[in-house]
Amino acid sequence: MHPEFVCRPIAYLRSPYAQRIDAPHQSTVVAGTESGAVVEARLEFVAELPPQAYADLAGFERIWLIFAFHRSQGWNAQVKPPRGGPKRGVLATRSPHRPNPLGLSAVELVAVEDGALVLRGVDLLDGTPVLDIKPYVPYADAFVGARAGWIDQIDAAQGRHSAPGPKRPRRPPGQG
Ligand SMILES: C[S@@+](CC[C@H](N)C(=O)[O-])C[C@H]1O[C@@H](n2cnc3c(N)ncnc32)[C@H](O)[C@@H]1O
Repeated sequence: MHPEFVCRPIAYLRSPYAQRIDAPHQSTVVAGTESGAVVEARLEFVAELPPQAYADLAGFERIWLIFAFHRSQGWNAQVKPPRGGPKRGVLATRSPHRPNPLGLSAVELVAVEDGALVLRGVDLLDGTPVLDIKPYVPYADAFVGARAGWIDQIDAAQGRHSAPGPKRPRRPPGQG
């Protein structure tokens, strides 16, 4: 028997996305509203969490949210990605239907308030339970130009880049 790990939410997200169809596919590809307004969300900490726990987050441009896909039920070993192509192993996708329903999003931190964070660039449904937060630290977390397996292959076939922002050219072999 494998051990179970119990996680309790430290915060709940209040986002404008009520239904799965409303939410963006990734936090980095969030469009504005039809009126051009920027979409903001509020992450409200549970009352039991001491404010000292989220002190010092101000100044970080982005944070990682580790959360539960609380509206997902069940999972399959292979899933059909929304970008097309054949089914892929679930662990090689960002599908919300996973063996453990855990999600990971790097979102923009707009403000730290008493009991809450104001965020932009969320791809999470309203009411999503957040299990942990970590600061996004570019030197540790960013690997611009890293290979992206089957996603690179589809991008090459369709002549597009999934990754937002400028793609840095890969260093030639032997240059670090
Ligand atoms: C493709 S997943 C990516 C989420 C995260 N960035 C990741 O990689 O783990 C994003 C989609 O998950 C769905 N979703 C978001 N929050 C959810 C929740 N709490 N429960 C179930 N599905 C959710 C929405 O349909 C959204 O478009």
